[in-house]
Amino acid sequence: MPMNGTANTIKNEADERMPNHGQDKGQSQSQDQGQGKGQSQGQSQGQKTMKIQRRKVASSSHQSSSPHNLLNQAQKLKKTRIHEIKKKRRDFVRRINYVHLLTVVILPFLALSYILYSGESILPANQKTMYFTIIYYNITMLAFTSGYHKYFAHNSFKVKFGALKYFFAVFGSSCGLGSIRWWASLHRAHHRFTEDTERDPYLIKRGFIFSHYGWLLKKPKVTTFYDNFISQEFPLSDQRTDEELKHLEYTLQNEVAEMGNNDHDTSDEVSREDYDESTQSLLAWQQRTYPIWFLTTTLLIPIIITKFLCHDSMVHGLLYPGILRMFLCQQSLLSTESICHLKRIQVTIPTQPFNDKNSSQNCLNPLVALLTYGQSQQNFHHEFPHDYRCDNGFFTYDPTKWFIWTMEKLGIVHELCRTPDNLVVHLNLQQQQRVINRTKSQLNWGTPISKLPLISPKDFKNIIASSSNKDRIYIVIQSIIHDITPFMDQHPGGVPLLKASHGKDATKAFYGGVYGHSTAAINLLATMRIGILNNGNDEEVWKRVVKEEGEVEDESGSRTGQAQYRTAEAA
Ligand code: HEM
Repeated sequence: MPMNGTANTIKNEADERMPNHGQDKGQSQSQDQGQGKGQSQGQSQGQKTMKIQRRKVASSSHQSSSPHNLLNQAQKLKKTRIHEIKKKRRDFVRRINYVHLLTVVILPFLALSYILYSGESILPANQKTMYFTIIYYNITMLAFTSGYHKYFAHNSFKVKFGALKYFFAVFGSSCGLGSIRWWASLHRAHHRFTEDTERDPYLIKRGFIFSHYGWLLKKPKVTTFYDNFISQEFPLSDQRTDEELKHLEYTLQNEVAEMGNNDHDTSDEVSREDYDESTQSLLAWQQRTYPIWFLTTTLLIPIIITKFLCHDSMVHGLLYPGILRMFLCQQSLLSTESICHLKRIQVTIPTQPFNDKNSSQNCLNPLVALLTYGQSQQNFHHEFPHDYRCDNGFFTYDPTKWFIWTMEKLGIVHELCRTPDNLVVHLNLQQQQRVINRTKSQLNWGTPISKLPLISPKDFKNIIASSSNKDRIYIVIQSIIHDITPFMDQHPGGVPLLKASHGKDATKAFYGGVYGHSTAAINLLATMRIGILNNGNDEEVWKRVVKEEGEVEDESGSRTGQAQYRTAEAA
């Protein structure tokens, strides 16, 4: 008995695993009758196969039901599970970026723990150390935002004096966010593949924590893609032959194509005109020596200056202008990719004045502007990444643009990339139009004229004469027949005036002959359309079609909404 029970269970399971079984059987029977022998043979073969499969399942259940086999199976399952867990753990450990774990998590954690433990204040008690920390924060932030970000990642301006590039490279390292080559390539990938799973390194869809911290701490799964991307964006050596470069580009494009369709252009987002030999060797040098510069600018310089210029302790130098300043820089820089990509979070007051097709937001909250060092206008930045500004207004809080502008005035940099205001207004208007069209397309504007049936004057007369329509009121306005019965009793001008126009052309009366109706009344009228009176007035009707459809199209080009007052009979 128990054996039969198990066999039945397995049989049922097999039935469940083959959900079409019952249907197939039925189908085969009915098709036998309706569609001839050929198909019925095919069907019955299918049935045979299923029977064999069922027998197999039943026999395997028979074997597995012995306690010894069951034990074996359970052990195997356990082993596989343990193996999977170990593999996951190994993968997790392998994908941790230990350098960033140290710079972004461990060092700030140790510094904060020390402050809590020793009872030190979170801000330096020594005034000079305080001023130095503020100044050093600004210097290092500017090196990063104008160097790493605007110059190396986006080519927003050109540098006249090579020393400035070295300033960017050395002091930018003090933010602890990796080498220029690594960071700028990933940042370009973020701009090129914003919102695109796997390829956007800071993908906000993976959650706030991931786009803020996770991407730094966990190496991406598709490492070949990023490795190739980095090599393509910033090739390291001139020895690379043309063929090698072509192959690299080909591999990258293939990988992009394999990862799914992509609206973005795969051509270089940023022109690499400026990527000359000296920049190339600078980037290679900075990548090689990054740990030295990180230690020098994050630990050595702050300690020495705090000790000898601020006359404060070395520990305070390490703590305030050193690690805590670095922590603040990191939070400022990382917030632009997390907070400023969060949709509908009230605290940031986000807006998308230029494009709402990706997650980038212009965060209007002054606190977010302060936190992100003026880089909070991400919607602008994503539309005009080459622009050295994060907003086209000069007075919007953005220390980076003021710094670059000042350097231009001093003749240190030139050819600043500025988006013409005209283009900014274009995009802003286009976005407004997009929003208007979207809202419009969600409203009921009545049946579009082009979709109304043509009704001949004779048929119209028959409709009016029909006894089933004796309580209805049909009015023709501008050759469109309207069934205004549902609205009749609400008409502010009263029922008699409407009844007087029943079955007639009331265009003149409606447009001022008796009363000049408001636009609201005209819109309401449109919801009551039932057909076009085929009275030879085609040109006028089609002019209206063209005008209306241009006005009420959504992004997909379709016009939605059904006439609210449209009656069953009319339909
Ligand atoms: C057939 C000929 C029509 C005549 C002679 C007519 C006449 C009038 C008059 C005299 C008023 C003013 C009432 C007052 O302020 O005391 C009025 C108001 C109004 N009528 Fe008509 N009406 C006609 C058809 C329609 C139709 C077909 C609709 C809508 C489907 C409509 C909708 C309105 C609305 C909404 C108002 C309020 C004022 C406004 O929004 O313009 N009428 N009408």
